[in-house]
Amino acid sequence: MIQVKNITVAYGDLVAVDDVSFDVPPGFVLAVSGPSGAGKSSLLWAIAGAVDVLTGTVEVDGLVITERPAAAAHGVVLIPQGNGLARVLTARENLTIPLLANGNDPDETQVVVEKALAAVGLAESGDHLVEELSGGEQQRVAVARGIAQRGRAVLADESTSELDSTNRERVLALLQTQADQGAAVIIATHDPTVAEAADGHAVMDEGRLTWVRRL
Ligand SMILES: Nc1ncnc2c1ncn2[C@@H]1O[C@H](COP(=O)(O)OP(=O)(O)OP(=O)(O)O)[C@@H](O)[C@H]1O
Repeated sequence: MIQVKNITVAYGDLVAVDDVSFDVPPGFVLAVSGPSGAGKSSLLWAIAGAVDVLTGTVEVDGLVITERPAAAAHGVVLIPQGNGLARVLTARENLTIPLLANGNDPDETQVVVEKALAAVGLAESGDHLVEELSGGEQQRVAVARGIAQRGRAVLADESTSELDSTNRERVLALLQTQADQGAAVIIATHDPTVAEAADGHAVMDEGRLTWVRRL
């Protein structure tokens, strides 16, 4: 369960997230849309512990989120906009390293990594350096890395923006599967079809959140 209570995120005088509250229960997908600069990424970063909240609290399954390492260890997975991959490592290494760093068993990690790469249609591309892959392929590697972590909260920031319709459907199905397996999922998106497919849909504008379709 993601519980966001009255959070505000500011960069100096600029209020990016303005007194936002909502819950996402396990098993549900919330889409957050809104114009560029509306505060969607800042909202996801706050839930991930990657940016401090000025006021309010974020809680995920009993942990009050205050910093990224503890949130990551607790299973709050962020699939960042612009993918956040290490470009000079292979696709496989980008998936493997965070899992090993979190103390997962190496043999089990290998199985999980290959499964995740196959799930995004990149079973044959594990040995490729990220910088050799197309933008859409990199985006799929980032999704694979996110789902391989089997988080209790999955925050996908524009994770379908560079994908063709087949791969968009594939990624949406994978995020839905994360929810079906008990994760609370939030997708920030500009794509109306992604928003329509989600269980709930909220819009951000100048940091304020309003509901199109409540969870
Ligand atoms: N690190 C930062 N320092 C200062 N201002 C920032 C920072 N990150 C974001 N902002 C500003 O905060 C506001 C919200 O940005 P944010 O990236 O959260 O919006 P967004 O809705 O995700 O936009 P987009 O759809 O373009 O990704 C914008 O005005 C942006 O310029």
